[in-house]
Amino acid sequence: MTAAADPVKLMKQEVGKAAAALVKSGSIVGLGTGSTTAYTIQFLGDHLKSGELQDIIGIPTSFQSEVLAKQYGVPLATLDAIDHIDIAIDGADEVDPQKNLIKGGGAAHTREKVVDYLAEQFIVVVDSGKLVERLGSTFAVPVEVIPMAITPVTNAIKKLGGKPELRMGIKKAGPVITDQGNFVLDVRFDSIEDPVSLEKTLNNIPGVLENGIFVNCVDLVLIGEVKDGQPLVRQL
Ligand SMILES: O=C(CO)[C@H](O)[C@H](O)COP(=O)(O)O
Repeated sequence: MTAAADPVKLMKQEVGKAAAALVKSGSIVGLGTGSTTAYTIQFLGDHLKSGELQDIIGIPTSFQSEVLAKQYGVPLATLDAIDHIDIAIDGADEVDPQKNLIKGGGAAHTREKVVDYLAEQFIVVVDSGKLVERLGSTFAVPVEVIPMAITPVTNAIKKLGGKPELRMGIKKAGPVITDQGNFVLDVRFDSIEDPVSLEKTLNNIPGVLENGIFVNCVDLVLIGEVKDGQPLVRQL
């Protein structure tokens, strides 16, 4: 595989590779969503082809990871067919010093939360630009909402002090539709002081399926950096 051109791609490729190297033969692996885990899936496929890795089963967290796994030859199963997940590898949009996350930039946070929380080991792969002192500093909290409830949920979130915005498609007219057929509200908060309680509060609004705050679930964060043009991986 040739090196990625720009520094962010280089960091993503390097952490994607480092995470793939942690997967052992015979493992059931949660396959995250996004441009960083796309590299992990690609490297897993390469390792299977070269024979350095054998008998892994991937559990996709989105249509994106399912398509990539098929493309790179990573065998797949659904949650009905397995009784545990050994390791999940997923990206994030923000990571705080306590390893809490905001996820859902790819609107996949609901399936990601199911798979990542089930895993015995949950590894997050990010470039260094994703590190923040406090969640919500750079990224809105994605909230998946069933379409018929979009107005009452929007109003309830405003009452909590959030500024919700319906996520719109880029190459699609109208709102983004998730893999479950729902809408996404991107909610800005002035300051998220207690992510544990905000995660629960948002999920308690009727009509909310899941939000993108992930707390107390991450075992290891692999952070990609570039120093003097060279990619490095450090751990949190
Ligand atoms: O949560 C996610 C998708 O719902 C992604 O993991 C997150 O958006 C990070 O993506 P990328 O690796 O492309 O920066």
